[in-house]
Amino acid sequence: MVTGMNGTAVDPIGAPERVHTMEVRNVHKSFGSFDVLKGLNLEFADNAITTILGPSGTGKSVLIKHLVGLLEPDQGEVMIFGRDIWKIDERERYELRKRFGVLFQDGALFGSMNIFDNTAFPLRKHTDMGEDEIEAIVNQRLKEVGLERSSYKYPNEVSGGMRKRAGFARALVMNPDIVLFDEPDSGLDPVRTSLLNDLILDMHQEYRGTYLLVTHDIRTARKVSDYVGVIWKGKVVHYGPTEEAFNSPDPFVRQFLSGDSAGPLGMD
Ligand SMILES: Nc1ncnc2c1ncn2[C@@H]1O[C@H](COP(=O)(O)OP(=O)(O)OP(=O)(O)O)[C@@H](O)[C@H]1O
Repeated sequence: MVTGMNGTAVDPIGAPERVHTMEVRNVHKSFGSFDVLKGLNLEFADNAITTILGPSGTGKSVLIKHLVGLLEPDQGEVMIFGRDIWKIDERERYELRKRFGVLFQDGALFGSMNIFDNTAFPLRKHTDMGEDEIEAIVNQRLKEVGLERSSYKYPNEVSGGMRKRAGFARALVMNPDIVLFDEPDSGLDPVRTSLLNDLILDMHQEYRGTYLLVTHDIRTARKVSDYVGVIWKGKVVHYGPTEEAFNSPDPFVRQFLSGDSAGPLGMD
């Protein structure tokens, strides 16, 4: 496959081929003798919210790290906007990373900066915007996540839910095309989880983009996702529209999405 001038893939006879925003092809990854990803394939739906579910230790966070270019696959391809991120040079990879917003589990805020400066950080680092422009954007984002009156506070002075919202504001501040969430609901009570889910839906509605959430919360998956992927033993065992996933006849998918103890998944 070759890439046309506008980045659209073109097949050898000239017909444009569909390029996904984000795709992984036959990705393998081992740590020592431990095989984590064993030929993972996923074409993420563009401009949609996909949730990835799967048992603990099955490689969901490892997948996120591959997508954002923090881990290199042993084999296979990570395609972002139709380009294999390990076949481009470091400078291009760096440019591609700017099109991502990532919300890590604990918000990954800098403890030495207040919420305003944490949110402003990507703009100050990656753009040549003046402080007035930065202030306007950051204030807008903090308002959207309900933190406009806490912008002067430091991460250790606010609740876990507020840290997540601040992390979300920071993830969105560069208008990313892709937003990755690694367990956004971890450590939140059910009401805060539900409010955060509403916020994710509202922000996606407003700004669009290809969103990927990794979660253990089945209710979150049902509420926010357009598509659900289920990973087990390093492979995708199901990927499709949310309702289809929840009606899957596959015994593992059924067990996992219903949280049932009976089924192929045990404690091992
Ligand atoms: N850098 C690393 N070095 C060695 N092993 C690693 C590394 N990163 C991840 N692993 C291992 O890979 C496996 C998958 O880890 P990962 O964090 O992706 O799981 P997960 O599906 O996100 O789990 P959870 O749902 O519990 O967060 C785990 O057994 C983990 O210990």
